[in-house]
Amino acid sequence: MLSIAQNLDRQDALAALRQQFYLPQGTIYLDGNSLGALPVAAKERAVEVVNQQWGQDLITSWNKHAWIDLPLHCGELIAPLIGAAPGQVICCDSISVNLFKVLSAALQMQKGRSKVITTVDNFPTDIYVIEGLRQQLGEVSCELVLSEESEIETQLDERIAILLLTQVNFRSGRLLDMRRITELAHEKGILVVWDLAHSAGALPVKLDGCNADFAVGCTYKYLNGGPGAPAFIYVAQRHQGEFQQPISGWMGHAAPFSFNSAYAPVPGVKQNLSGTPAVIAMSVLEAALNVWSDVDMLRVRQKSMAMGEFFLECLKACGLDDEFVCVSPDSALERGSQLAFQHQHAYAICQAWIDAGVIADFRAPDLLRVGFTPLYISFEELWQAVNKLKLIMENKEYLRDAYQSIQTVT
Ligand SMILES: Cc1ncc(COP(=O)(O)O)c(C=O)c1O
Ligand SMILES: Nc1c(O)cccc1C(=O)C[C@H](N)C(=O)O
Repeated sequence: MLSIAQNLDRQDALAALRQQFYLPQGTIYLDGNSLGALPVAAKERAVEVVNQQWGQDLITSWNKHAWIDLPLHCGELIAPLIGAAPGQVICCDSISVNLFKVLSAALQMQKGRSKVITTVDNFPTDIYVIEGLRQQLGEVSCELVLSEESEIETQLDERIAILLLTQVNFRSGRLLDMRRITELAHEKGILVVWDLAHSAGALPVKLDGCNADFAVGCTYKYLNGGPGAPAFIYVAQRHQGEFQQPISGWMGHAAPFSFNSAYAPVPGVKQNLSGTPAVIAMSVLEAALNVWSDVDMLRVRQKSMAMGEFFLECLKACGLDDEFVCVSPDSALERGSQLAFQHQHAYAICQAWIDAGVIADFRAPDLLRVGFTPLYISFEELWQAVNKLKLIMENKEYLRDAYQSIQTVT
C-alpha cells in the first residue's frame, strides 16, 4: 500500500498546494472538515491587518484598506466555488444567524404556507433555528416538520413553504442530489435553502445551475478561514427584489452613513449585512480564499473521492474493515469528503489516535469521523494514519482510563 500511496502522491496535481499551509510536524490532520488548516497567507494577513491596518492606519483603513468592501469582496471570492454568478453571495455572521435571516425572509415570501421541513439528522443548529422561529412567530406561521433523510422526497407537497437541507450530512457524509431535489421541490412551489457547511471547498457546487433559491455555508472548514470565520449567504438574483431579511441593521441600509432613522434596505444581496463586519476575521478569510484562485474544483473532487476509496482500502489491508463499520454511502459519488465509522469505543479510539499524532473526530454517540482535505493531505499520510490505528487496536490502547471520559468540544 505504501508504494501505491507514494505513486498516487506523485501523480497528484494538487500536491504543491500543501506548501501554502502550516501543518504541525508529526501530525496527520484528518479533521479539516471541522476546522481547516492555517494557510501561510492567512497568518501573514493577520499580522498585517493588526499591526499595520489597525495599529497604524486606524480608522482610515475602512477606505484605505477597503475594509468596508470585505463582505461583498469575500462573497465574490466564494461565489465561483459554489457555482454562483456575481452579485448573489455575501460574507457575514454565522450559519445559524444567516439561517434565521433566510428562513424568515423565505417564509414571508410563501404567503399561505407555514411548514418548514428538514431532516431529523440535520446538524442541530438548522433544526434549532426553525424551532426558534416557530416559537417567535407561532405555529400558524411557522411549523417544523422533521423527515428521515431517505424519505424527504416523498414528503414534499403543496403545504410546505420551505425545504431546508444540508447537502452533505455532517455525520454520514451522504451527498444529496441538489439538482433533482430542488426541481422536485419547485414543482410543489417550495423554496429550498441549502446548507453548504460540508460542501463549500469540498466538491463542485452548482447553485445557479441547480436553480437553487437560497444557501448558507461556513468558511472555517474546507475554505480554511480560521476558527469562527464569517459565514456566507446566497440569495438567487431572481428573489432579491422580494427578499427582505429581518435583522435590518444599518450596514444593510442603502446609505448607512446618512444616519437616516428610516430604514431603506440596500438593493441586492448586500441587504444581508446587519452590523459591522468582523474585519480582522474577514481579512484573514480573504487571504485564505485567495489560495483557491487557481484551484480546479473538479480536481479537488477527484482527489477527495480517491482519498476516501484509498482510506477504505487501507483499512481492509490492515484487517480493520470488519471492526470499523462504515456508515457512509458505499459509492464515492454519493459522499462528500469524509467517512464515518461506527465503533462502540469510537470516542476512546479517537483520543488514542490523536495521541498517536492523527487528528480525526468523534461524533456522539459512536462515530469516528475522518475528513479528507485535498489541498493539504497526502495519500501516504492516509496509509500512515491507518497503520497507527492498527497499532492502537492491536495493543488495545484505547482501553486506557485516560481515554474514557468524554470532553465536550470536537
Ligand atoms: C451542517 C452544519 N450547519 C451549521 C453548522 C454551524 O454553523 P455556525 O456555527 O456557523 O452557525 C455546522 C457546524 O458547525 C454544520 O456542520
Ligand atoms: N464550528 C465548530 C466549533 O466552533 C467547535 C467545534 C466544532 C465545530 C464544527 O464545525 C462542528 C462541525 N460543523 C461538524 O460537522 O460536526
